[in-house]
Amino acid sequence: MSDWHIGVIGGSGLYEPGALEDAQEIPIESPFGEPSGPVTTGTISGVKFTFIARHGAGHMLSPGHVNYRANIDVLKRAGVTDVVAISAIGSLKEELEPGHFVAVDQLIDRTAGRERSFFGEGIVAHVPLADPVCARLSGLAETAARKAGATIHKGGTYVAIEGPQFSTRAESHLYRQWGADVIGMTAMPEARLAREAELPYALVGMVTDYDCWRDPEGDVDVTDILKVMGANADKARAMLAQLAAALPKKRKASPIDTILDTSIITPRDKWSTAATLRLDAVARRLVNLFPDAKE
Ligand SMILES: CSC[C@H]1O[C@H](OP(=O)(O)O)[C@H](O)[C@@H]1O
Ligand SMILES: Nc1ncnc2[nH]cnc12
Repeated sequence: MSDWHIGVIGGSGLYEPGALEDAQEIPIESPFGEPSGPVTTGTISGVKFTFIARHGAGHMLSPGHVNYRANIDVLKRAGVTDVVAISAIGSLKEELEPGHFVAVDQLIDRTAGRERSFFGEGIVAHVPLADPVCARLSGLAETAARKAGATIHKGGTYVAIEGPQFSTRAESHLYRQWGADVIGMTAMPEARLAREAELPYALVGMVTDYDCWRDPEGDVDVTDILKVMGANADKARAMLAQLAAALPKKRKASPIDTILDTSIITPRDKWSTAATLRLDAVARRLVNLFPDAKE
């Protein structure tokens, strides 16, 4: 068995993980509340995968109502080492055509009012986020997507809007002027939280539309998005199979695996018990709940 364990967050149109061997739902509770839905674990080509649908089965949660903290926390509890997020995205560039994939590498956060940190009450941490996506994992996902037959663009800046409404035309033009390549509603705070949980994160976006900057006749709507996603969901699942087959057997450590070592500012002896208990998965490496206990 490989020592990689890939957590997959399925976005709009991807509510099932596809063919996992020995698939089973695992009951996991989180101190951060209810995750979006059942957590399914299984294997592909000897690699462990754990899947959660971001908006829940039946797409019952809008982007502002997803409990991103609970989703990342349960993936961490399941033992995931790395997270591959899959999302429907709007294109802000002519060459990023509906049906294409984008291995997103940068993020602009325009969301508001979402819980964006595991830390802050009793233990304070400031993790670096200059490169919110793990280049190694993103590169592996990109190669896998190509092998699965997708046209995938390497790199792209994703602007995360609060939604749930799509953007105004003025906003869409503004994001293009900022240099953003694609638009969505969910990558933040998901990427922030993955970093805090010491989980390398990659985001594979599937372009579904040209938002509303390009052609007033073709402004984005949900029906079109679902049509494109329907045609692409199988490719996304095939990408996961290719990823499993291509992962090196031994997972080399990533600097993200230990990022909290240099990010927590509150001295250990000041950590509140409540915060320590809540962070028993996210900061598992550092939380010794019973330091005085004898074997
Ligand atoms: C269904 S259209 C808008 C919806 O789709 C994207 O979701 P996800 O990133 O989970 O695939 C977008 O961010 C919006 O939430
Ligand atoms: N145009 C768009 N804006 C925001 N989120 C999206 N998800 C898919 N297309 C989108």
